[in-house]
Amino acid sequence: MTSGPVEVQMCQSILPCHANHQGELGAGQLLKWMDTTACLAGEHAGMACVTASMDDIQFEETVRVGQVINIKARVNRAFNTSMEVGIYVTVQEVLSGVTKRVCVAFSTFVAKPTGTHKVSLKPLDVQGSVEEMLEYSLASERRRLRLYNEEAFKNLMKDYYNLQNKGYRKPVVPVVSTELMRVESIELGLPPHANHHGNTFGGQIMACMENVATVAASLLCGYYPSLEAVDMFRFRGPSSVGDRLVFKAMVNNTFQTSVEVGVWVEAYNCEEWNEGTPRHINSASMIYYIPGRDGEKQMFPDVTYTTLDGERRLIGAIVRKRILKVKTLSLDPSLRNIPNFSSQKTHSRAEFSCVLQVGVYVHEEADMLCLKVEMKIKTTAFHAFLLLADLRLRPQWDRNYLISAFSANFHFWVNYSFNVNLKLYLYHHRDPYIVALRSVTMATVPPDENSIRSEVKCAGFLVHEIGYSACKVSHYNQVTSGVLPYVEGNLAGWSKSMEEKAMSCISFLEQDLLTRQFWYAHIRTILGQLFKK
Ligand SMILES: CCCC(=O)SCCNC(=O)CCNC(=O)[C@H](O)C(C)(C)COP(=O)(O)OP(=O)(O)OC[C@H]1O[C@@H](n2cnc3c(N)ncnc32)[C@H](O)[C@@H]1OP(=O)(O)O
Repeated sequence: MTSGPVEVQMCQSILPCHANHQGELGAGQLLKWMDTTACLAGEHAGMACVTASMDDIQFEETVRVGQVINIKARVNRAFNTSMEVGIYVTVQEVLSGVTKRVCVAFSTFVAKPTGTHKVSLKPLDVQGSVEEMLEYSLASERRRLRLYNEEAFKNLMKDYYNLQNKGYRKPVVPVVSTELMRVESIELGLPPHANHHGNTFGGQIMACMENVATVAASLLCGYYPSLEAVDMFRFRGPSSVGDRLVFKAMVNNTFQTSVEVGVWVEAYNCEEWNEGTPRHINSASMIYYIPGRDGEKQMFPDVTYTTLDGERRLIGAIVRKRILKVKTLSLDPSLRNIPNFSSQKTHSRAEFSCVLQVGVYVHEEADMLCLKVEMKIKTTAFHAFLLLADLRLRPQWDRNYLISAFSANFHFWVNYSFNVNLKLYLYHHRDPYIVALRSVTMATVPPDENSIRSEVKCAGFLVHEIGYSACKVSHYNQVTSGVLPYVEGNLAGWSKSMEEKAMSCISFLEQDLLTRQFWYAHIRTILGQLFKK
C-alpha cells in the first residue's frame, strides 16, 4: 500500500431514477455512492478492503433532481489493519453554480486480501496541507470514540437503570405505542447487490436499512419524513449472494421535532434459515424530521412502550442523543486554536465537554495527552493563585490528592489514582499567574503494585485576570497514554468526573466570595466618603 493519501472523486447528476416521489435524492442512493467512493479511496493501491463502519452522519442539505452531487474521499489515517476514510459531499445548483455542503462522513475500512490472514497497513505519510495533518490527528480521536461507542452506550444504560432502581423513574405520558410502528422487509442477496469481492455491497445494505426506517417513521407521522442523521452503521459480519437478508425497523423514541428509528439486519443462508439461526450483520439508528411548509420542523407525538424491549430502545435513544452531543463537541473543527501547555508544535485538540462555567479540552500528540480544564471564577486572579499555589489546600477540592510531605521549599503529595509524586516547580506572581508542577521520583513513596507511576509528566494552573473580581483558571495536565482509561469516560460522555472536580475547585475558590464582596463594597464606600470630603 502506498503511503501518501490520494483523493478520489465521484460526480453524479441527479436523475428521477435516483429520487423519491418528491424529486429528492434518496438517502439510500447517496449512501451507496459514498460507500463506493470511500472504498475506492481505501483501495487506491490495489489492496481489497471492506467497510467496517460508517460514523454518524448529519445531512445538512436536501438534494433534488437536476442538481449535481460531488463526493470526495481520502484516507485520513491508517491504523493497524484498518484505516479511516473521510468523505465530503457537496451539491451544486447547475444554473446558479451555487455549491453547498450536504454532509461529512468517516468510514472505517479493513484491509481484506484474499484468504483469511490479516494485513498490517503501512502508516500514512502525511506531509501535505495543515488540513491533512489535522484530519490525521483527529482520526485517532474519532477512532477512540467510535471503538468506545458501544461501551459508552452500555455504561450510560447501566447508569440509567441504576437511577431507576433508586427511585428516579421519569414519568412517561403514554400517547402512541412504539410497538405499532414495526416494519419488516426481506431481500434475497442477488448478484446485482454484491460488491466487487462477491459480498453483499455495504451501500446496498445501508440503502435497504434506510428504506425500512423511512417506512417506520412515516407510519408514525402519517407524512413523508426526511432523514436528518444516522447514528453509525456497524458492519458486524459479512453476507454474500444467496443470503436472505431480513431488515427490521421500529420507532425507538420521539424528541419534539424528530424521531429515532432503530434498524436491525439479520442474514441467513439456507441452512441458517431452516434452523432459525440468523447472523446479526448490521444495526443503526436514524433520525427523521418532518419538513413544514414554512421551513419549521413539525412536532412529533410522544411515544411510549409496552414491552421491556420497547423501554430499552426508548432509553437507548436518549442515551445515543447524549453521546452524539459529546462527540460533536469533541471533534468540532471550529474549536481549534487553543494554546497548548507544552508549547511544542501540536496537531490536535478538541473540546469534549462544556458546562456553563467549565470547558474541558483534550490534545493528543504521539503518546502524550494534554488535558485542559478551563474554569471561570468569580474572584480576583491573585486570590485564586494564592489558593491554588498553597498545595496544602488542594485536598479540599480534589479528593484524589493527599499530602504526604510538606516543607518550606518543596511541596509533595501523592495522587491516589496514579501514585505520582509531584513537586511544585514554579510560582509566578503576575498576570498570568502560574503554578507549575512536575513529576518527580521520591524514595519515601515507592511504587506499589496497585498503581502505575509517573503517568503525569507535568501539570499546573494558569490564572488570567478577566475584569474586576473575575478570572479564568486553566488547569493543565500533561500525561502519558496510561491515563486514558481514567479520562475515557469523560471523552465518551458517560462520566462527568472532570467537570465535577472543576465545579468543586470553583466553589473552593469562590467560597469566601460573599465575605470579600462585602469588604470590597465596604472599602469602596469608605473611599467614596473620603474623596467626597
Ligand atoms: C464497495 C464497498 C465495500 C463493501 O461493500 S464491503 C461489504 C460490507 N462490509 C462487510 O461485509 C464487512 C463485515 N464485517 C466484517 O467482515 C468484520 O467485522 C471486519 C470489519 C472485517 C472486522 O473483523 P475482524 O478483522 O475479525 O475484527 P477485528 O476485531 O480483528 O478488527 C480488525 C480491525 O477493524 C477495526 N474494527 C472492527 N470493527 C470496527 C468498527 N465497527 N468500526 C471501526 N473499526 C472497526 C478494529 O479496530 C481493527 O482495527 P486495527 O487492526 O486495530 O487497525
